[in-house]
Amino acid sequence: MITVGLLGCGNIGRVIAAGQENFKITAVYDVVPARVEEFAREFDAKPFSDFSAFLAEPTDIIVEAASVVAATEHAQEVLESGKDIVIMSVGALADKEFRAHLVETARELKRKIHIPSGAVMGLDNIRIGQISRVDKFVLRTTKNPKSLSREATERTQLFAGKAHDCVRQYPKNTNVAESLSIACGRDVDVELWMDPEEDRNMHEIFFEGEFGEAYIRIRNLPSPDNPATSYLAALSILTLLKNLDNPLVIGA
Ligand SMILES: NC(=O)C1=CN([C@@H]2O[C@H](COP(=O)(O)OP(=O)(O)OC[C@H]3O[C@@H](n4cnc5c(N)ncnc54)[C@H](O)[C@@H]3O)[C@@H](O)[C@H]2O)C=CC1
Ligand SMILES: O=C([O-])CC(=O)C(=O)O
Repeated sequence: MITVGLLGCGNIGRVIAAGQENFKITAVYDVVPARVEEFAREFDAKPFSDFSAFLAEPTDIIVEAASVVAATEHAQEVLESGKDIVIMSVGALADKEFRAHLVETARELKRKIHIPSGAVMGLDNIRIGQISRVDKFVLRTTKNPKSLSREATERTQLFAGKAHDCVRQYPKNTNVAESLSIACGRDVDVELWMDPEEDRNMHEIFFEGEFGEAYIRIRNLPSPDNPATSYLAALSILTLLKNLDNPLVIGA
C-alpha cells in the first residue's frame, strides 16, 4: 500500500481522500489548523501543523494540492527529504530557474516530480511538441466571472500573452497553461476570458505542427467545494495516484 502525505486539505484533497483504495493518506498538513484536524479525523490520518514534522513522518510520496505559494515553498525540501512529489499547483513551475533547480535535484536524488493532467485532456500527445515542429499552440480558457471571483455583464478578455505571464497574474486559475507549456516544450500562447453566459470551466486548445492539427475543447463541471477548480482536475490526480503501482503505463 502506497502511503501519501497530503499538503492541502481543501477541495482536491477531499476528492482524493474519498477515493483512496490502493493508496492511503497517512499524514496531512494545511495552513488552516482547524481544517487539518477535521480532515485527519474524517479520513483517519495524522494531522500536522508543522511542515518539517509532516515531512519527517514516513510516507512514500507527498501530494501538493494547496497553492502556487505552497508548491514554491515546499517542493524542493520534499525532494531533498528523499520523497517523490505530485504537484497540482503547476503554476509554481512557470519560474524557469526554480523548475530547472527542482528537476536537477530530482535527477540527482533519483526522485520523480509528477504533474497530473489536471483540468485538460491531451497532455500525453502534446509532448510531441518536444520532438517535432510546432506552428501554433494556443490555450483559450473561458470561465464564469464567479469562478474568477469577479463580476462581468458581457464576455470580456482578461489576458492575452504567454503562459508564464498569465500564471503570474492568475495563479489560482491558469495552472493548465503551465502544464501545457511543459508538455509542449515551449511557453505557449494563452487567452483568458470571463463570460457570464458560460457555466462551465472551458479550455480550448489549438495545436498545429508537423503532425497536422488538433482542436480540443473541454467543458468542465466545477468541483463540489471550489468552483474555480474543475472536477476533472481532482479526478485526474486521483487517477494518477491510483496508477502509481500499476506496471502497465498508458499514454505517450
Ligand atoms: N493543475 C491543474 O490543472 C489545476 C490545478 N489547480 C490547483 O490545485 C490547487 C488545489 O486546488 P483546490 O483543492 O481546489 O483548492 P482549495 O482552495 O479548495 O484547497 C487548498 C487548500 O490548501 C491550503 N493551503 C493553501 N496554501 C497553503 C500553504 N502555503 N501551505 C499549506 N496549505 C495551504 C488551503 O488552506 C486549502 O485548505 C490550487 O493551487 C489550484 O489552483 C486547480 C485546478 C486545476
Ligand atoms: O480547473 C480549471 O479549469 C483550471 C484551473 O483552474 C487551473 O488551471 O488552475
